[in-house]
Amino acid sequence: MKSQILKLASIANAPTRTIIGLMSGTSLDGLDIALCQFKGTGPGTVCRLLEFTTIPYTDDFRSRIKEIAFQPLADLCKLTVLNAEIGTYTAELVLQALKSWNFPVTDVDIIASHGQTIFHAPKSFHLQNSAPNATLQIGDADHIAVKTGIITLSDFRQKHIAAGGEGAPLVFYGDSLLFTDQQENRILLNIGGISNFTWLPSGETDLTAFSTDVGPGNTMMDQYISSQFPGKSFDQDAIIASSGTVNEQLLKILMADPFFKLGLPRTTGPEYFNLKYLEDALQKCEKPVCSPADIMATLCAFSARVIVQTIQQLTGDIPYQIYVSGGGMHNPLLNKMISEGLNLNLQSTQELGLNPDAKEAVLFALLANECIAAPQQAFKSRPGIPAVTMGKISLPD
Ligand SMILES: Nc1ncnc2c1ncn2[C@@H]1O[C@H](COP(=O)(O)OP(=O)(O)OP(=O)(O)O)[C@@H](O)[C@H]1O
Ligand SMILES: CC(=O)N[C@H]1[C@@H]2OC[C@@H](O2)[C@@H](O)[C@@H]1O[C@H](C)C(=O)O
Repeated sequence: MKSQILKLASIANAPTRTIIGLMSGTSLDGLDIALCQFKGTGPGTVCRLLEFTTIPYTDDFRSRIKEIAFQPLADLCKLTVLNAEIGTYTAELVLQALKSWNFPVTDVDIIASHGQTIFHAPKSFHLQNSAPNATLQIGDADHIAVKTGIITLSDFRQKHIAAGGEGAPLVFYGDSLLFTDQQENRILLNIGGISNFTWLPSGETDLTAFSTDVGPGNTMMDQYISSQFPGKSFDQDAIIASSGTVNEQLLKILMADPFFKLGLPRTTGPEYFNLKYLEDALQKCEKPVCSPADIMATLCAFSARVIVQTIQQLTGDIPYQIYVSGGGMHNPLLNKMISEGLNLNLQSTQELGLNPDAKEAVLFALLANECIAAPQQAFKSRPGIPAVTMGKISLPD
């Protein structure tokens, strides 16, 4: 025990740290594994991505997570088993990745594991005034620490909530430390299952930086495709959506939800944006709509339109550059719709030196770097963005 605490102290005091960031998002496509080297902390952070891979989940594993994730009712035995199983499986995947990179396990200082979000229930979702914002990520990190022998930080979102946030988006902390620019106003847009962005006004302005969820990214398209085309988990290269026509009436109904009137920042998840949301909208349509391809085209336009609308409401006439990351950037139709809507070329975070597929995993590694090594808090507390370190520490023995 004491030796692990002393080890942690020496990692905290070392000039550099090797940290593995792990992210498995709402799309349930697999585990993102980013091997990073950090020098410094706070605004002086220098992060080098040494290796990155996504190890896809097997169909069986994904469907077992889907049985409980984002469901209003779930089997508690399955939840309990998955909590341990995801932890164990995560450790195996980390060891597998390190082996494939020929990188010694003993050279890794810390693992930062996001875990699997099972349910996200901010007050705006659960509507119980006296209860706090709430969120649940599973994949217990004691299993990761014991199986890999590496000190592991996990469960980052609870402290955010305890200190006044909604538990998301956490990308704000890393985005603002790594990507704030003195001259350029920036939007860092991530299109995962849920889309979110960080607004980073340049050092020259007195505008306020923050991150917010926007609404659905890929999640409704993915859910609809899986329901209509067994065996498909997403619409590769938007082939199906591109063969359909956007139904403007359905789109208008999808857009008319009170969620889009909440102030920024706000958070959400597939608990809200799901097939039931689509069915409810279809029922409100006067003429029953449309072919599956038309529905896919409309869902794609829905994701694009809420992104465009939210960014335009925020930026108004202020000039900015947009840097995209997340799986949705590989969807050509979605990108075209966003780019046309904003009348801007979308750049990727690669332009800023970070692999866009690795970004979220890297940013959890950065949260661990701050938690372990920052001599002082790099942020000022603001509503929705508490100034706290995040991550619980699991020791290997
Ligand atoms: N070639 C492609 N064509 C169309 N869509 C794609 C393509 N590649 C990836 N996607 C979409 O990206 C999704 C995966 O995105 P990503 O891994 O960023 O999600 P996530 O990290 O789980 O989400 P979140 O950030 O909400 O937690 C896929 O499920 C799919 O919808
Ligand atoms: C509760 C939860 O897991 N939220 C995720 C999800 O995926 C995207 C969006 O919804 C974002 O709020 C968050 O992840 C990113 C990494 C974040 O916290 O910044």
